[in-house]
Amino acid sequence: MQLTTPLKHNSIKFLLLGSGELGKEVAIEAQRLGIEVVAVDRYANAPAHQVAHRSYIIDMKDKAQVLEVILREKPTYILPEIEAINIDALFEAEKLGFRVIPNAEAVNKTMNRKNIRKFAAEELRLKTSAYQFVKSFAELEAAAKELGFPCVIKPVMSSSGHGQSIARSEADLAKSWETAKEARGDASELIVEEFIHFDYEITLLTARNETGTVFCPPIGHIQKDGDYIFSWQPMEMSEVALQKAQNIAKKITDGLGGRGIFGVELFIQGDEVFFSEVSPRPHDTGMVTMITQSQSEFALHVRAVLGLPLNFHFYTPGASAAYKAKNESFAPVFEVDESLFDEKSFLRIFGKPESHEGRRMAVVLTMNNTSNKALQKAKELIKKVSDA
Ligand SMILES: Nc1ncnc2c1ncn2[C@@H]1O[C@H](COP(=O)(O)OP(=O)(O)OP(=O)(O)O)[C@@H](O)[C@H]1O
Ligand SMILES: NCC(=O)N[C@@H]1O[C@H](COP(=O)([O-])[O-])[C@@H](O)[C@H]1O
Ligand SMILES: [Mg+2]
Repeated sequence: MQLTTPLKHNSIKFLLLGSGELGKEVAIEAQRLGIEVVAVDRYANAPAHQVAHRSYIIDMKDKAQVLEVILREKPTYILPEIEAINIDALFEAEKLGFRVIPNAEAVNKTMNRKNIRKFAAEELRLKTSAYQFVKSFAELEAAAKELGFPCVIKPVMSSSGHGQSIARSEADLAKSWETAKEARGDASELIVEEFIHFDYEITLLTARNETGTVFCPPIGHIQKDGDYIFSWQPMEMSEVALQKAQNIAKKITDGLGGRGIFGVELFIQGDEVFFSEVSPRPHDTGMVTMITQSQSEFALHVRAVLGLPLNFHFYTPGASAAYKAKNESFAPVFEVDESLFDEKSFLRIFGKPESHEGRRMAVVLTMNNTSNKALQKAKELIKKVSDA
């Protein structure tokens, strides 16, 4: 296919491994530059499938299936969009000369909490919560006693809070052990973390390529059951804490290397900054940049992947509120109050073909002259959405 783009990217092809709400925005930004987009996910009609040139439905944990699509499509860049991807397929693709974003080893390290925690705390010497890895209930009991209560228990492979719990006393451990089994990824090993009584937590979006590294203004967020519900930008923080946060983000992203945007998750307590984890791709809390920045995290990701300059303008403080389905439904229908369509807000419905209770289906974005006002508005507006 010959594309009629004025840019030089008409022979560039992106293969998205994962096609949710974040991939959908990456696909749109890539297509705006005339790039061909192929979107892959585990189910039909995923959000990015709906805006891609072509789509595939495969088991992304199956090495042969992932490699088959790569060899058939021969993409210029492979962009992992979720954590649960067969890592051997990515290593193999790299060996064959394909470019994985940011690189297969970075994906390998970040998809597993054990790898990234050891890399950050033990190799890079970044400050983190105290932690232990356990494989049996007896080990969990011993680790929790040593780290103290409350402690946070997570499968080494999981995301969006799946399988995660907080044990407040020894009596909670049996339930935490059961909860961990719900993980989407690998629940055979768990991380037990000291609970950090942070003042607030942020995502520091950090984009890097050969042209340099840029940080987006810090994004504050609120999580419920390990999954984000509200985010706002900028999060007001002390100069000292911001400097420490940027230093940590620079170290971890340089350590992982490659091109792309990273969501560096940090806990802040006074002027102390703890590294928590990092996504080597756009971050859910960063959806707020669709309203606050001239180049959203998705546009920056695309620019980073292409080796383009990473400049952007911060337009305005803003906030986002995630809409989670209340019902299980095929082709869900949303009831929306008209007051949501004011001049300073947007509703983005992802287009997931099915809903189930708690599944993130849409996001409300608002702008205002302070983050706090934008957040209050987002909290108000999200109540005006419901699903049938
Ligand atoms: N050690 C800790 N102390 C205090 N709170 C924690 C700790 N670990 C995690 N949390 C809370 O739980 C949230 C989710 O944890 P984490 O980011 O590790 O999991 P996740 O499932 O990968 O989430 P996501 O994929 O959505 O980023 C954090 O953002 C934080 O609010
Ligand atoms: N915290 C990671 C995250 O937000 N990932 C986003 O959620 C999608 C999965 O949604 P689903 O579980 O509803 O299919 C992923 O594809 C990605 O866009
Ligand atoms: Mg997280």
